Amino acid sequence: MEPTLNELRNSAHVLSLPLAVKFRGIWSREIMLFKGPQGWTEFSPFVEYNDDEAVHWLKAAIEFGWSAAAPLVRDSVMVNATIPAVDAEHVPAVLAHFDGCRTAKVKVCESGQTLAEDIARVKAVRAGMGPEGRIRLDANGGWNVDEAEHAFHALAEFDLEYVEQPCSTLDELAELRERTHYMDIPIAADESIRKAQDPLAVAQAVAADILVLKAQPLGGISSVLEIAEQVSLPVVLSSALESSVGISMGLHAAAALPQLEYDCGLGTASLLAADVTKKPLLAQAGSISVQRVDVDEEMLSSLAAPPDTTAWWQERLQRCYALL
Ligand SMILES: O=C(O)CCC(=O)c1ccccc1C(=O)O
Ligand SMILES: [Mg+2]
Repeated sequence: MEPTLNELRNSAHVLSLPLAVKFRGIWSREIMLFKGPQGWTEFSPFVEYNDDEAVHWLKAAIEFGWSAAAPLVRDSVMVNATIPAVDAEHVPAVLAHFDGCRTAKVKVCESGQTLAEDIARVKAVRAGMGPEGRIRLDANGGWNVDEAEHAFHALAEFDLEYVEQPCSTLDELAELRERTHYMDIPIAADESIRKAQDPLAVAQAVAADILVLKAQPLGGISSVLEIAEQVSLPVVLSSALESSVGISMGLHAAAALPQLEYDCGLGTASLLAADVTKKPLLAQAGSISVQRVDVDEEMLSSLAAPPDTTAWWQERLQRCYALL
């Protein structure tokens, strides 16, 4: 049975989690948690997202808290280190947060930064990972086709596993893919799927080689599984910078996927300076075991958001619930 709005409102906790490293320009992550019959679940669309987008995240939160889990085909998931757009000199300290990860995803093309800074950061990650490490990049759609092509040439020497969302539109991705085909650097789509009306359009446009799927933005584990089933491309399950509760949802999605050949972007609890549980879901020897999260009552109160923030989230919840 799905929860009523009142049930959600009454079990909701709004928290502000400090980050250990600046990510997407923010130093703290606002989230809402609920406790459902299946356990704790998370609703955490970024604050700038509108209700039409946020409603998918609410659908996902309700499914994970109130519906039985999909059958799992693995009990642990290999994860990548996530390196925000930090200065190259800080790379070793960030890498040290991720125990035993053989793969690192490096953010590039951050606004206000230069390609030279990206090159220095990726070089530092290659130095830290050694020749056998797998390095993927994420440009969050920031390059135009010429800039992306130029960046591919400048960064290819670091041996890239793939580049996530180098440009923003499907047409741009398809053109870049054609231009750089000879370089053998696969292109992954993230925002093109997460923000699309029709996630399957990406595969139809032949715009990407790999799909990045995120449980909350795509409306939950069952929609992730449906999309993965309908496309013939490999998928990577990734987080949306969530608390360990949201990571747990992502782990359950990843563990239910029949095929999983790439390491998943679910190691991001390591980027938080405070989490909601005494047993945070952090990479150990490069992987995380699939589990639900027990939220710590004391942490709920010590991380509670200020009253005006809480009121804003309660109103957001009410508006999104009306859109379900
Ligand atoms: O994929 C990862 O390594 C971590 C997740 C991540 O990068 C992310 C987290 C929050 C919002 C956007 C993104 C992104 O992939 O662009
Ligand atoms: Mg991405």
